[in-house]
Amino acid sequence: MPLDFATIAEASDQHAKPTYYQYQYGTAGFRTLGDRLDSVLFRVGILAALRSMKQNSHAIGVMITASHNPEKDNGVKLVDPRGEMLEASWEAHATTLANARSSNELLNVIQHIIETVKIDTSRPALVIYGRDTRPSGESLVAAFRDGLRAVGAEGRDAGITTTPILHYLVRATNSKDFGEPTELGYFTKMTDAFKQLVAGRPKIAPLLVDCANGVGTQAAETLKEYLGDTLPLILENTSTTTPGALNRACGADYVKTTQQLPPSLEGKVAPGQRGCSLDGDADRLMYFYVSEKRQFRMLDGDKIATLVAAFIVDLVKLSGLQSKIRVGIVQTAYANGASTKYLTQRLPVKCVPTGVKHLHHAAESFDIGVYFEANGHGTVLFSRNTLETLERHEPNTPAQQTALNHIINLTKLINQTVGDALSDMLLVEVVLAHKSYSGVEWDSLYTDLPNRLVKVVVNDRNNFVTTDAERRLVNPAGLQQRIDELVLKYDGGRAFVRPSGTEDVVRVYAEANARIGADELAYRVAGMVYDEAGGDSTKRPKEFI
Ligand SMILES: CC(=O)N[C@H]1[C@@H](OP(=O)(O)O)O[C@H](CO)[C@@H](O)[C@@H]1O
Ligand SMILES: [Mg+2]
Repeated sequence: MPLDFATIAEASDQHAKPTYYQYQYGTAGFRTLGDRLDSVLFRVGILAALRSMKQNSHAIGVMITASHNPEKDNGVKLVDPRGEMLEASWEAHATTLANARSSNELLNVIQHIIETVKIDTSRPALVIYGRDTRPSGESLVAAFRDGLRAVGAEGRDAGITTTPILHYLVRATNSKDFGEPTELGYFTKMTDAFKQLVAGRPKIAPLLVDCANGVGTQAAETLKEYLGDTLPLILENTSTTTPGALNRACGADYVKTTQQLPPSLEGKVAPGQRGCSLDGDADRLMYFYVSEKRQFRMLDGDKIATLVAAFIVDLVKLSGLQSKIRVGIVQTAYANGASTKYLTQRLPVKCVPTGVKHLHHAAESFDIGVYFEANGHGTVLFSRNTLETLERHEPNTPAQQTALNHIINLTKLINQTVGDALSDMLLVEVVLAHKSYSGVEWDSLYTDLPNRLVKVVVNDRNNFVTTDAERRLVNPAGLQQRIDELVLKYDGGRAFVRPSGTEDVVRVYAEANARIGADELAYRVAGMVYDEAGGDSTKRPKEFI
């Protein structure tokens, strides 16, 4: 049935766009204060339906979350039929749709999208949606459902769930051989593979999991039941109903940005014990341990990528497939220089702009592509060819057969649709179990260069334009040259400046061989950026040099 524009207009009047806000579909979808998003959610309902019609009525996903942001924020992002992020060309449609000022303008935008993209609106549409634990989620879901209803699309409610589970459900609904399209299917696929991968290994010591007081709590509780004794989990920060607790002084983003143990875990991690933190929608993962000297040691996305890639390379060799399968790594400029150096000596490494969609895309060019952002968001992709190679391979020895079985189980353990904290956590545990590593041995693969990330508030971050995978500035003119000159003064120094895609700030990253150098370099560059952008000298942050 073609769209009924009168019905859409009537429903849209119930979800009017506030006059003053401009929305943008960016790296993390739409994200802002939860109480500004009603009209956006209504319209995303319409957009997701159009996307499904365009994609031959395959299921599209919609996840309502603001991930690691404070609890009062919320957001929404679309998931494409193969469980991947929304195709880039549709991000502009999403933005235009969200900013239509009136119901009338909205109808025009919808009409325009239908014509330019050539959508057959008589096709049925199917949308699978879920949300995290944020209090604003419930009313946003209601607005979203109104959008679906206005265009006659079918909605399937995945309830309160994690981002990676939603991605899994979308993919499994569309590709029948991927797995059962239910939460049960997700947990069974992952834990069956895990159990096979650790069978016969010594008992694994309990792992502490910081659930960020978010939606990862319930997923981790279910996982804990499925795993039983194979991997005992100790769940912490599980207060999903305490107002304001979500992501507050806990979770993966807190650990990465402060480089500290969440205060709530103080005294709970014994020396030598390992733990990990999820973020607010359970797609990021940070590991850590406390050393014998009671020092907190962080094992971030770069350390995870290194550990996992080395393991996979070994298995590929052991299975006799090294001439057929090429393993590569994808990082961003935020990867610690020590990790890049370590990895480039062993594997092909690519550097791409920030944002998982860039990493995911680049990883697809390898037979097995390992990608992680330093902040712990990442996964491993096995190309279609690789999957066929694995299936066809006839091992010559029992050792080759075992290695092959391990790789095949890894393809099931790893959530290849998107970074998944729980799947990544099991992956890390498999490698540690196989290598008999504790956090200490893992950590010693290379030593992180001290680094500092600083935010600079500027009038217009769009004045900062980058090139070379965001490692160099082309605008403001002359600034990059001054940064280059400064960097030379620091032993092992590296620094870069880029506008954030998710916050109204410019980010400065610096690293150097010495802690004091990394900090000084970061604050000097931050000062340069602030002054260059014409920042008010009376409000200049005092740490900027
Ligand atoms: C330095 C940093 O961690 N940046 C994050 C952050 O992007 P920005 O564009 O830097 O705001 O949010 C993105 C979405 O979650 C994530 O992909 C990225 O890694
Ligand atoms: Mg997240």
